Amino acid sequence: MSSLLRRRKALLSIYSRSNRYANESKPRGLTSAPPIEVGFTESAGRGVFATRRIGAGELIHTDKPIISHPSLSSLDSVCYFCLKNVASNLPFCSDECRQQSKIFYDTEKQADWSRFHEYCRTQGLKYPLLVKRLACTIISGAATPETLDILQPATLSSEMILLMEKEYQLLRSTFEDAGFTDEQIAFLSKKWYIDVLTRIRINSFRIELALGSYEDILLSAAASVEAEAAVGNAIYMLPSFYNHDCDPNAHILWIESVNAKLKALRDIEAGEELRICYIDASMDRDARRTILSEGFGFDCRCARCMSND
Ligand SMILES: C[S@@+](CC[C@H](N)C(=O)[O-])C[C@H]1O[C@@H](n2cnc3c(N)ncnc32)[C@H](O)[C@@H]1O
Repeated sequence: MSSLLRRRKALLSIYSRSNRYANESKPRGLTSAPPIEVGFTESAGRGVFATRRIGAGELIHTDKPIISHPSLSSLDSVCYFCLKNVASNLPFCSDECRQQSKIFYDTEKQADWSRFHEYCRTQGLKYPLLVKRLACTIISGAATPETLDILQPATLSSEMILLMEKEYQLLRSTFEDAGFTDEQIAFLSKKWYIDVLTRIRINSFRIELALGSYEDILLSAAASVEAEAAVGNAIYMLPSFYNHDCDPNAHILWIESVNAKLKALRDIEAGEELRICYIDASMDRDARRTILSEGFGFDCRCARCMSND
């Protein structure tokens, strides 16, 4: 098999894996496989391409997260599994969420997370919470330590890696203090922790729920820019392959829960790459490029930046 065919096959298998999650939450009206495939771009690594013409406003696909976690300030107000707003102090919004959370919650509740949470709260850290949840899911046997390996890693400076030492030690000692055996947490090395965090850093989404239950795309886009508090963070498989554009043709949004919806912002032709905007596109060119470079680690090569807009 030629290397090109092998690469193509590997990319298609990424798509099918993600599609499995997408199909579980297939909305009414979306009856066939999503009209997209993962392939290689000329200058931004892998990307997502349309396999047929997609109309403006069309729901391209939905996706459930691989891992999600509420922000610490939302712990009492959102479901610990799906991040839906909850009126009471109960951790879950429904029996279904309680059942689905068993893959991490039964492990998590065996330990005392107060010191770990307090450290994340005082340092303003959100990504270690996702690593905590992934670690619990691995210990319960519902995920493997390699779960995120397929995602692109960020390049971290040695200073950033040094700063991770304390959070890593706290995570490990929380499991040790709760009596988890060396065998159960054998995967939890410092190298694993850093490898996972470099991927979470570049691929995680800040979840801002659009207000109201209707799905007007422009209102949802505005709500997502204006919303003050993120209810949590999440990592998805297929949405991680969408590249950034300062003039995007697609949009990711969340209505009521962490389950993501990818929608077309305008008509997209078959073969065209689908791109979302990682930041606030209304900023000027210098501000956008600084955030993308410092926060995401890349120099944006989208058409808008290249034309100095
Ligand atoms: C979330 S990933 C997107 C998928 C990624 N291309 C891959 O192969 O897995 C983000 C990374 O894609 C690349 N990227 C995304 N948008 C880009 C853009 N507009 N210009 C240059 N590189 C981009 C950068 O390397 C960035 O760190």
